Amino acid sequence: MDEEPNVAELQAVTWTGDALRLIDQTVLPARLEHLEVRDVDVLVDAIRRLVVRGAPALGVTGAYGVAVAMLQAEREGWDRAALEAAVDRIRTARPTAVNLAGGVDRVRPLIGDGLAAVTAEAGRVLREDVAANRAMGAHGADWIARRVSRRPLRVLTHCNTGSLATAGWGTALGVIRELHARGLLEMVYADETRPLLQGSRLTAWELAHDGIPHRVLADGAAASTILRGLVDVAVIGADRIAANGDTANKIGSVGVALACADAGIPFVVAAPWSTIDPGTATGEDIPIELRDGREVLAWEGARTAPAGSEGFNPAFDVTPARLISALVTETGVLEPARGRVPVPGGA
Ligand SMILES: CSC[C@@H](O)[C@@H](O)C(=O)COP(=O)(O)O
Repeated sequence: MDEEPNVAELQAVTWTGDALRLIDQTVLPARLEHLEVRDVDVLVDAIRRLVVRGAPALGVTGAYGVAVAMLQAEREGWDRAALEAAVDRIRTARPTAVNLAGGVDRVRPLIGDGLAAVTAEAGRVLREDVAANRAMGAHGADWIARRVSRRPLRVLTHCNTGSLATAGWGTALGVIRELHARGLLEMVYADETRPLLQGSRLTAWELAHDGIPHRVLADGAAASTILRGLVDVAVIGADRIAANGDTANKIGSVGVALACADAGIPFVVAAPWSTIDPGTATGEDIPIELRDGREVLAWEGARTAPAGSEGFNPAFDVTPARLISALVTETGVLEPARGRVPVPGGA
């Protein structure tokens, strides 16, 4: 494992010139390892296993994934139809995060212009995401500082939305980093995020490296922690935001939103415009990934549920716009609960 990585500057996804280099998020926090991908089957498998995950990081992966497919096509003599089919497999490897398809679609029209054109555009997807995260951090911290009077702040978050989930810095975790940098933060409550523990494995790892005070709690403890008055604001990310502001994010997010509404504290979503999908009218239209039930029945291969039990493993839920106090984007803050949604006239 690398010595003391600068986690805020970590890049989950990089292009080496002939391969896609991914931080293998399945083995964190025990080990910081990388996977170099030169093969579409390997890439699709890595996306499905969550070697790389988080909506914006998947967007960058999708964009560079086209380059991976082009190089493999050249090596193995594929025709254009085989290349397009391979690109489609990358695009649909996971269904909920709209950024994956968005990243692929952004570079796909450039295939005919050659590899350099594709990787240049993918590089722009990456750099734009870092810039968007920095802007979201500032907008989100401004909004929270205006709306919440208690100092210092206690913030709850769910899943991982940091450098690992993006091209760098983070969406919701970027807002938290900015609050910390401004000296406004007392404590982060990081939901562990069952069943794959992105909160305890990845968010806590990022927070620990940044020296940000945090506590990891079971997902089932979030509502009571909020209702007991231990949290001032919740900030989460998003995988897809419908035109009416309904927001899909990691399973467990809507429970946090309901608890915030009952406690009268703000529930904030931080996401770039690349996560907003005007083609999806409402939350009901967002495809929710149903993962293998074994992920909730076992841990590290050891069965935790009785042999006869069946698993049910939706990876995301949808928080209705009416429960979202603020939607922080790189261009500013919308307030869906007050009817201010991403696309004017959205359903
Ligand atoms: C900035 S990341 C936003 C979301 O993608 C994140 O909160 C999330 O739900 C990730 O889910 P995952 O299944 O780990 O890809």
